[in-house]
Amino acid sequence: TVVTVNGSASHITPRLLYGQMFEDINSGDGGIYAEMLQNRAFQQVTPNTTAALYAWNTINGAGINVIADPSPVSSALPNSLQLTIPEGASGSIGFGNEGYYGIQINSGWTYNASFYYKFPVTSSFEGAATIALQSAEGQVYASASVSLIGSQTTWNKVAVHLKPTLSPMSTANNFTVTLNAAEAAGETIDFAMFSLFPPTFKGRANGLRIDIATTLYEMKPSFFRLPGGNNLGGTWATRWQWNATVGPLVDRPGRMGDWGYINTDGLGLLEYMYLCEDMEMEPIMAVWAGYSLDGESLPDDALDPYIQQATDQINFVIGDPTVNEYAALRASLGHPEPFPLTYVEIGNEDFFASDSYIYRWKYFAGNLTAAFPQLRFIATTYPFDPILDPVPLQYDNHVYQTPGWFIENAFYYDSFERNGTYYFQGEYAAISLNVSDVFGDGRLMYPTIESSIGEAAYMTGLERNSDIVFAASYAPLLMNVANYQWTPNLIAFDASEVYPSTSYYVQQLFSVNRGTEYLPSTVPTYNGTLYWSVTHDSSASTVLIKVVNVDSTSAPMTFNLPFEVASAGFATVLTGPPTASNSPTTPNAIVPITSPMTFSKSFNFTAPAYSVTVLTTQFV
Ligand SMILES: [NH3+][C@H]1C[C@H](O)[C@@H](O)[C@@H]1CO
Repeated sequence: TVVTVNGSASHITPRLLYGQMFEDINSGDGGIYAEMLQNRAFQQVTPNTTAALYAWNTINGAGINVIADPSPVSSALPNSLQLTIPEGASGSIGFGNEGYYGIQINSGWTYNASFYYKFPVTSSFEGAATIALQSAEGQVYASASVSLIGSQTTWNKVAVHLKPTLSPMSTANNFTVTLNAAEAAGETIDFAMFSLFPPTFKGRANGLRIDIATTLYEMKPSFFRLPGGNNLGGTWATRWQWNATVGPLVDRPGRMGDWGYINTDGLGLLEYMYLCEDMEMEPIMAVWAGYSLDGESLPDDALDPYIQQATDQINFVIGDPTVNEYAALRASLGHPEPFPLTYVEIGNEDFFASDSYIYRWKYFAGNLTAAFPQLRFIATTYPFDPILDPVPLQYDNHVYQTPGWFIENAFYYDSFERNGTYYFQGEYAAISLNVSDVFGDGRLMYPTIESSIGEAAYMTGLERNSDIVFAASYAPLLMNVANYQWTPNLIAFDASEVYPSTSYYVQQLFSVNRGTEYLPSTVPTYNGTLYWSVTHDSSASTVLIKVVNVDSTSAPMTFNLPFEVASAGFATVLTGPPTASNSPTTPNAIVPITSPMTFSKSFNFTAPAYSVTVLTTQFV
């Protein structure tokens, strides 16, 4: 195969071309959000049930129960953990939390632990509570003590630092609060709003787990789509509401997420903005637009309060604190400057409710465009189906398919009219080998080389068409291997490790080597086995050639470049058996390998079987 590369760029690479789609689907709580205690505030649980105590356990016979507290720590957190120490008890007694399927204990870290307590009835008791990190067998790695005072009948927050003496391999550990049973016999004490934080990414308070955030950051993503996806709002009653996710944690009620578990909303709108700021990304932010996954759409005369809520959400992010109260709220929380924001998505996958989207889009996009003429609004129905007014300038397309579909559709956007409409490939992934039931049996647990190079073939088409494709993100982004609702995902993790997939490396190879402008070249064969994309980074004056070979045999190629090049360049290759995956048992089975390569104005390259390669050298 001979590829001749054109010397003049057809278009610039859009600044947001590669980014990340985020929603709390096996990914936020217990994932990138660094809170280590599961069910830390008994949000959204039914008091006086065993279920309300999930992730908590009793130690040495202590009585523990989640109560509807007559004087709760806040109106947002109506439940408390009530500890009763039985008469005649002896030894160390109390309760523990198992974390999110484990707690990583690292002797290099200082942990911040805190909780609120009160005595429901005043008592003469005054004694020490020991706060500790210990193995499931009871080996104490770190502890600190606080004194609890029986006359404290209003909520009092205590906070300690914990510094483990060693780093056990196992994550089967507990956070514990214990008292001396003899001293505390007969006492009843209420607790609320626990928290245990490790160090966070860039030291941000209430921030992100360092290893997961670093893995995201190393993909050099340019945008972060939030908060969903389905998790934007499954039902009217439990939809994501920005204002319930900002301010002190003790004032956040949490909600039942759309993926079967309670969202603490500790990772809230401001934390999302800080995530974008700390990783140099721009948010693509969704607003709830009146459709619920249970099929209900609000009628057109009931939208105003939700358009107002969306307006307030946008003002919280970009408003002027001197004129808007929600912008002033942002300033009061520590960020007077507006965050960067260009794109706002109206709903999510509204092709499920396109009839009502005709009026929902009309009123949401119409009103929000008037309020924020500088923003660009993304529609989530199929392009031009139905016809919408005002005419959307952006659409968000989603596709989950087989690797073969992605190969066959590497030219998907080539046929799109260039009519001023731009496209966001907001979700895509090769998820199954079962062409007859993509979402059913045959789902991949982890991406494989076969699925990842299928995505790569498709991505060469996204680059060729990035004059109209302005952003693209694989979905879903993260997977807690101990508790997940969807497979495959880009990055898996457990309580102590992160497992970047073969698809993560494809995303990284394309994102890091995106270039600044697209150089047209010989067009690949439709539904063939070889795909490529050539870009130029005008600041580094490098040429970046991505080559995808989906065949089982290597492919000899010749590239004819438009300019002289430095002879010393590099080839970074991701390849392996088609069924190979990175997983907790094979964490680094497949990683990109970079090696020096000699280039010339016309050079040969043999693309390995089942491979994605980035060739790069400098124009001289
Ligand atoms: N069904 C997918 C489409 C929806 O937008 C996401 O929440 C789901 C997982 O990425």
